[in-house]
Amino acid sequence: MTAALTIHGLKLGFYGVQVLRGVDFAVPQGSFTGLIGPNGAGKSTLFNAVSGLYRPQAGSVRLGTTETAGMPPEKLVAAGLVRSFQLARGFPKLSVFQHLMLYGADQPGEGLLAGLIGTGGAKRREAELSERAFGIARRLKLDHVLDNPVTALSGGQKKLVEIGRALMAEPKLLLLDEPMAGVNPSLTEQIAAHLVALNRDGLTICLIEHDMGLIKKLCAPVIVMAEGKTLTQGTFDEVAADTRVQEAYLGRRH
Ligand SMILES: Nc1ncnc2c1ncn2[C@@H]1O[C@H](COP(=O)(O)OP(=O)(O)OP(=O)(O)O)[C@@H](O)[C@H]1O
Repeated sequence: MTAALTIHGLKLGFYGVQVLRGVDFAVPQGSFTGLIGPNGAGKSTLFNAVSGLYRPQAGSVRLGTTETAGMPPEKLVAAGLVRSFQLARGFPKLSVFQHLMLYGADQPGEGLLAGLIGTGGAKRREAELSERAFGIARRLKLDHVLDNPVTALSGGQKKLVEIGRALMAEPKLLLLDEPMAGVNPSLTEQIAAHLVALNRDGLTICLIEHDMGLIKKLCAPVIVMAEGKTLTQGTFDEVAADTRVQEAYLGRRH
């Protein structure tokens, strides 16, 4: 199967402490891949390195067949790799619609000057973005709260806006870091259903999640990281049965 993302020998450290010590795995095209591992295994750091926030110190990251290690985030977004961020990093006073528009407009090729001058091209682009924002809002059932400030949303709706914001960039590969964390079980089900539908429509997803029930239900393959390395991978049942995985979660040395 072709890989949407291939990571090989990826290394990254901070202040002399090695956090990623040679990560190797692939995210198959069209898959809903799960990335699990005990606290501090390096999962979020890996996402940061893959999405261009941190520059890897060694190793290779390929998006399809293109080498992208060290590429800046905006180039990666243009190439189709998008990771979601918590709304706290954004602008809490903006409405849901403004949020979606802002992150769509963030895409490369969208010159600030053109936006300010209001050229015909910029207006057309804005109309396209607004159409896309409405479509995404409808899809995620956020259309009735489009004018609300994001601060007035429920926890689950905020999570959906985070996903919607990422979708504005029209990703091919979406990296999600615990998108259901802190959300009640019924909203978790709803978010999961949206993600499954997006995946069915062709979006490749790589999900970091601590809830093993969700990983089992949603993800194949499941990649396990421990201590900055890939420990193993397979179906959920395969990795769950692996004594090395059980030991890593229990905090034993292997
Ligand atoms: N910017 C940074 N500076 C220094 N250390 C960092 C930085 N970012 C991450 N680390 C360290 O890297 C290690 C791995 O953290 P990371 O958040 O990637 O783990 P994780 O597997 O996502 O854990 P969790 O499941 O608990 O979120 C931790 O020890 C963390 O303190």
